Amino acid sequence: MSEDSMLKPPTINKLPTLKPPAVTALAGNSLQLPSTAQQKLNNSANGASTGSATGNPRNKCALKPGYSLMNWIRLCNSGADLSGTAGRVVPVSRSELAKHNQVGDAWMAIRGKVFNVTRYMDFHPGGVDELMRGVGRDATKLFDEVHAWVNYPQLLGKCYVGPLLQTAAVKKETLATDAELMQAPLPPTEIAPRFDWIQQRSELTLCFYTRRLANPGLLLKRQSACELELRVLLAASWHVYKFQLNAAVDWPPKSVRVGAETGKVEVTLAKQLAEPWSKYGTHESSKLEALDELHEFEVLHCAHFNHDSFELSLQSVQRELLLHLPVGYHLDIEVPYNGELLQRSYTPVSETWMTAEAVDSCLATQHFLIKHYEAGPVSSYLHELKPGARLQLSLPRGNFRLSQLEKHRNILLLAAGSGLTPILSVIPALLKRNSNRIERLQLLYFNKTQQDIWLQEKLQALQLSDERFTCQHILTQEAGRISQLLLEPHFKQSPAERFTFVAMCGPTGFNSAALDILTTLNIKTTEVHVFQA
Ligand code: HEM
Repeated sequence: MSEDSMLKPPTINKLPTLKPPAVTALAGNSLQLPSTAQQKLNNSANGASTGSATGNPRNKCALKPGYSLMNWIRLCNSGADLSGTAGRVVPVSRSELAKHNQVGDAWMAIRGKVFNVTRYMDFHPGGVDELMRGVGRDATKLFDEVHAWVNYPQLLGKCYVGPLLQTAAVKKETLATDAELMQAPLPPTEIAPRFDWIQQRSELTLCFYTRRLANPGLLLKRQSACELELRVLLAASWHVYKFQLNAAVDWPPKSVRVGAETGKVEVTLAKQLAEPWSKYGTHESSKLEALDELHEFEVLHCAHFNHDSFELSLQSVQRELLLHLPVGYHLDIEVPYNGELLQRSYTPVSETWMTAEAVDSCLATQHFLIKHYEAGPVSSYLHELKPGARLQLSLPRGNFRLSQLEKHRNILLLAAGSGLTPILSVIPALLKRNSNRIERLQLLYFNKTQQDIWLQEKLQALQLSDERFTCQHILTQEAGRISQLLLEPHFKQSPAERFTFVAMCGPTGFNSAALDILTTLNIKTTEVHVFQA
């Protein structure tokens, strides 16, 4: 599973010396060790309690020696017949499924696919009894209720028995699309995050589980040492949690983790007094749609990085607000102009794309790469800003769905000029993706002249460090505008290598020309995402 983006907290207050909760990504495979099993053990050993939102104890079990995730991976790779079908795919009727409901013979259906979980029983971090609740039946709903983020297709890949046969009416469709089903994107049904908490003597972790590839955003605001507002952004909805904590915690948090792929959000706070809490405190939750709020930021850094473009780092005033944008989302920056207020959308970039070495990187800081248009009032205003100047920023906005790209392994990216910024946020998320690993990610980057190219060296370095990524520069002054001649060869490869998804960002004329060409090349609109520059 991809490493969650580990986001550094601001560095103002003294940083506690304790390590953040460990999430271990195993080298050479994509499975992630449950991040809290060890904590659970530690906590029981300490006499500290953990609990769920409903007050029920968490059900994660200590696994028997020899039944770790690593052991399971070894077993999967050993060639053992875990499905019990000797590698054959066998369609399963519901009545057949119901017969396999014993610990020693356990099948389970999830999203139309039947898995033989008999050998997985002792490896299940939730324990045998919990897993047994789902055997002999379609356990999709139960599975999602408990842990929608768990990457079961990967964990149980070797346990696949076959498709679950539906009733006569839907049978044909199910069978016809079974190959696709294995990779079908998750339905865009909306879900509310599930809240849970865990603790160690000296720290408290607030966890929010959404769903795999949900690509959540996060806003965190400190009201006082015991009061915290936490909002999880899913698509366009904010799920708001107002916490009254049991006792005081330090600010900023020790760590904040947001997994675009796992859909898991974890905020770890240091307790001011290290002692076990009987409960985390209380919280009220609500849901808000389209929020038009603005938040005040101040300029940390503003400097040119090429002949007509500059980088800008903005930090939330007093670092009281931490913000994590979903991949591919943007913010509006508001500036005064002739007695009015103007807003322009910009996609923040991670600090790795910035040239300034002294730039402070934390969730309180947002970094931007901006092209200065002489006649553009917003970029001209921003361009003149000095450290300490204040600005208003909107909340994150966007309509990019990471799950839409789930089944695609060969993806073409088209960027023109400053349209590179949303593409920059997508590249690492895709390269880090572990389920249905990316095979080829190619960027065609259009600029007028050589000197207009942004981040040439950094893009080159990425290309060298990950062979799946390639960047081709196209200078429109020499090669002309985007054309069918340029794009067509990229869709001529063998079916296995052919690009099946295109994400693009550029000026309107560029986007519409590219869309026209893609239509001519028979690329469906569902296989294209256009970021509005
Ligand atoms: C549908 C029946 C199932 C039930 C009722 C169930 C229940 C549970 C429970 C209660 C936990 C502990 C959650 C916690 O408090 O952190 C858990 C963890 C886990 N289960 Fe299941 N489970 C089911 C099916 C599965 C299947 C089929 C898999 C295999 C892919 C699986 C993989 C896991 C993993 C990897 C964890 C650790 C998750 C984490 O730490 O985030 N479970 N399960």
